Amino acid sequence: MKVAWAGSRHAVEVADRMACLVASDPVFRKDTRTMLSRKELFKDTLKKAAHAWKRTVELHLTEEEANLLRLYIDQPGYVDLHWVMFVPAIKGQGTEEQQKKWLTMAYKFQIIGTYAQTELGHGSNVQGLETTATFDPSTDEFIMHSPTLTSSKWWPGGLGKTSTHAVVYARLITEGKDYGIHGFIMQLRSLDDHSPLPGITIGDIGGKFGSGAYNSMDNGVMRLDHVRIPRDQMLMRLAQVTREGKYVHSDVPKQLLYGTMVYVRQTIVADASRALSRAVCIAVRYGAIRKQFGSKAGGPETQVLNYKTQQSRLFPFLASAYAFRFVGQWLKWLYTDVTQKLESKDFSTLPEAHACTAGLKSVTTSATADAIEECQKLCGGHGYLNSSGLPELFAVNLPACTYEGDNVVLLLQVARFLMKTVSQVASGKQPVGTTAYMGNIQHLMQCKSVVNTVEDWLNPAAIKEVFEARALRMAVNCAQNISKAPSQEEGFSELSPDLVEAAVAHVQLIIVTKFIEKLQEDILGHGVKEQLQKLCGIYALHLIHNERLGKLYAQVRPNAVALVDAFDYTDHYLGSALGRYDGDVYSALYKEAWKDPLNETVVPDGYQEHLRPLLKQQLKLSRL
Ligand SMILES: CCCCCCC/C=C/C(=O)SCCNC(=O)CCNC(=O)[C@H](O)C(C)(C)COP(=O)(O)OP(=O)(O)OC[C@H]1O[C@@H](n2cnc3c(N)ncnc32)[C@H](O)[C@@H]1OP(=O)(O)O
Ligand SMILES: Cc1cc2nc3c(=O)[nH]c(=O)nc-3n(C[C@H](O)[C@H](O)[C@H](O)COP(=O)(O)OP(=O)(O)OC[C@H]3O[C@@H](n4cnc5c(N)ncnc54)[C@H](O)[C@@H]3O)c2cc1C
Repeated sequence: MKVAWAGSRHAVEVADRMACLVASDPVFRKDTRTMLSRKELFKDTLKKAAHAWKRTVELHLTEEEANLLRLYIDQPGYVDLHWVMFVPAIKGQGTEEQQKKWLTMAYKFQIIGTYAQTELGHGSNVQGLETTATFDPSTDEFIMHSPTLTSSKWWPGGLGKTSTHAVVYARLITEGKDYGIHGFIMQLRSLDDHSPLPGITIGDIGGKFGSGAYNSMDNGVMRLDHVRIPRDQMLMRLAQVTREGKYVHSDVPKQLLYGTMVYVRQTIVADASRALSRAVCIAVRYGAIRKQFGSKAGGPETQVLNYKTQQSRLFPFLASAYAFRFVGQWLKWLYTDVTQKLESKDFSTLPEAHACTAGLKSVTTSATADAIEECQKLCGGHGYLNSSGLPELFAVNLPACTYEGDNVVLLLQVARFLMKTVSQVASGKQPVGTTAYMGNIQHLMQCKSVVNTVEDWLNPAAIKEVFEARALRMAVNCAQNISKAPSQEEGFSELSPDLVEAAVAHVQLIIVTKFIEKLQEDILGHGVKEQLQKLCGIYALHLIHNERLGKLYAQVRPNAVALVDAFDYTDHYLGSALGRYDGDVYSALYKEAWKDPLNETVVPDGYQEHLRPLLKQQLKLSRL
């Protein structure tokens, strides 16, 4: 099962090696992280990042190994933005010459970069950004400026205190005309003493949700006051400004400007499956250790994992973790395929790639955030302790519903793609890829489900048809209702809640389909495929019909702990007293409690000033 989860034997081996490297290095300790002040936490993040880079160089780690090392360190920081957004933005939007210049420095960490798109006033609406980049032909420079308070860059990770450079998104103005949003490379801080360059006001935006968690990241604010940069720092793969100030657009779709977001959304699906699997791992392992109540006859107490209610709340998450993992692996393939096509100037699959990455990012992160919260409840009181690992896991993953595109905004993008496809089908065009099922419209609009029993849900063809019919009918229904509205735009707006539901149904169909396709591969190991079939059935059925699942849960229960062990997480990475591999939960909880700074002294700080006088006064009063 570890191989099925990881994707290959090689993937298991390399992940194990990197996870152990992190777990055995004292610099990467994280068990007291939630007790650090914001400043201490930030410094700890800088220390870990520098140490990780040192180890990467010393051990000559490959890109794959270095990425895993960063993942297992498990502490959000500037390096994430540098590698996941700054570098890809230059790769995707820079010319060959620009890539050579900037990536050479970025790969060696001679510069640290971030992705500065969002502003105080606009995040979702990228076309509404206000920062300006005005070309001055007299000096061959762009003047970068924040004309209003709301145009302050706001949120970019690593911007607050760390980044030396950024890809800044701004409205390009030349020859008096506004050509809309483009990307520019800007140096922000001196490479000698790290002070902000003239005209740049920069800082951290303040503490965020939860203790520890995303507070390790210095999300930043930045205002620009007529800062000049050379013309060749405009990222010029998609469009150029000539020496004379002429705007020239390349023969590539302008949506490629959003390419970095497509790339990151794809990686976020993999992050979501990992976060969900960690929460499930903790809740399942702990559920096998935790006992409450016994038989009336005084028999042994029951493992809480044996309660049917516990299973019906938890096993859909276990199934979802596997489902998201497999769809994430497929999405990575899709992204690679689209990138290759783009390189040979075939842009035909771009809309589908956008819809798939946006939709899957949205559905998997929302489900993950909800599931982590529920896993806390599934662990009872102990799940609420920081030492369970769940509060931090929740706080770190919650913003994934917002960053890289608010989940509802992204689902509306999927809906727009679906409405276009429905109208193309109506005019006789054959849909392809993830919308190919819409071509079967006659049948899917009227067919009746052949699913009657739990066993039917193990029949892939039956499952697929149910999901296809559901998604298609919801999409067609929306399209018909939109066509009755006074205008397309009004109809879309009025029906937006239904459109979001139709988009979710389409995305769930993709997830189910990719799970089924996974089951058609050669899967080694005794009983592995059978367990995965059951999980696939649970994933599909829990979305449609919750009541028939009991039988399947009973078949998964004997292997539940093994199924989470297959995630192959070290105790260090899981970071949970409740989810320990050895099950020694209670001594771990007890030991963790003593690490809290409140326990550094037996009598707490504040006793002399506030508690003692109060108690003494009460005592005096009672004696009167
Ligand atoms: C280890 C992991 C670390 C992760 C760290 C995460 C740190 C976080 C970073 C960030 O959050 S960076 C900022 C991210 N910001 C966003 O995601 C903003 C979301 N908004 C948008 O993407 C866009 O504004 C929009 C909502 C898609 C709207 O775009 P626009 O105003 O241009 O309008 P439309 O008319 O809707 O679209 C026009 C046209 O373009 C197509 N399209 C839109 N996006 C893409 C895309 N990414 N790729 C390809 N095509 C795209 C869209 O479908 C329309 O097509 P047509 O219908 O006209 O054919
Ligand atoms: C932890 C974190 C890290 C981030 N890192 C970065 C970074 O590194 N770089 C960067 O540039 N940005 C970053 N961001 C910003 C992030 O990309 C934006 O917050 C995100 O795109 C959402 O935009 P918004 O905040 O403007 O939300 P808003 O658009 O203001 O959303 C508010 C509400 O309005 C709703 N809404 C908005 N538009 C519509 C619509 N058309 N139809 C229906 N409902 C709508 C949304 O669903 C939401 O409920 C980060 C954000 C967070 C939280």
